[in-house]
Amino acid sequence: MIPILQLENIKKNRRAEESTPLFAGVNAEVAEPDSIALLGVSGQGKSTLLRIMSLLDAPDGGEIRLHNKPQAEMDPRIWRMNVCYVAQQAVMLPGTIDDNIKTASLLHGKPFDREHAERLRERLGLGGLDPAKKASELSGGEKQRVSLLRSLMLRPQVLLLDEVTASLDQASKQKVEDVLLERHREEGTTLIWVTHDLEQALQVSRTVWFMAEGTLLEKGGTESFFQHPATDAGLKYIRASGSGE
Ligand SMILES: Nc1ncnc2c1ncn2[C@@H]1O[C@H](COP(=O)(O)OP(=O)(O)OP(=O)(O)O)[C@@H](O)[C@H]1O
Repeated sequence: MIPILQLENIKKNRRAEESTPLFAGVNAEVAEPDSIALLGVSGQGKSTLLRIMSLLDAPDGGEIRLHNKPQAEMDPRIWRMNVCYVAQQAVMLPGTIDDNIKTASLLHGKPFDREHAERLRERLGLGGLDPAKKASELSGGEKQRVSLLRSLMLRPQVLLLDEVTASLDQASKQKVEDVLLERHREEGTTLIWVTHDLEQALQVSRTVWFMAEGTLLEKGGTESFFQHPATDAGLKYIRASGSGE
């Protein structure tokens, strides 16, 4: 079977002239639809890796492939429609909530499916908001869900989720997790979650990618990572968060 996504020997240098790269030798493969928690202490480059996967940043070495096709050989617009990045700090397009939802679809050449948008608005707890409200006036948590909704409208194969529930209350967080996991189950969307919430990682992911020591140090089943991490760095990380058994 052709893998969905492959990362081959990805390297990213630091901005400053320092000898060690931010990360190097990052190898990973998504062989079938998966829900992956990308974990690691602050500053390892988790967001940077997501941004590289979504072409918002360029690697300094290595290759990413989607269905075995190297990124360099693909139209970036097609790539971004299939591999969507949902940022931690949601950026709103000018105009209303409705404009935001429609524009993103139209920009990507997808017809606007109002019924789909309405369903998602309800499911994400945005049903009570007037769609004609200015997006710039929304709260941080509302913006985050509108931004997620925009991405979900594109029905991407891979969703890169950069701490997407960080500014949400418990009820909204649950809604977002439910919608995303349903997408994963029903449409085979691969989810890659960057999160510092290890309870969340345990609940939503089947696989863990653990970044430490300037690389993707561990890859494996979520339970196995939390119960028997393969490296000292993994053990230390779990102990520090108090999530181990
Ligand atoms: N494009 C870039 N090129 C080089 N270095 C970068 C780039 N973007 C971010 N950095 C630096 O790399 C480091 C890691 O940033 P990044 O946000 O990717 O880490 P992270 O693991 O997601 O951290 P956190 O968990 O705190 O969000 C930071 O010191 C940041 O300043």
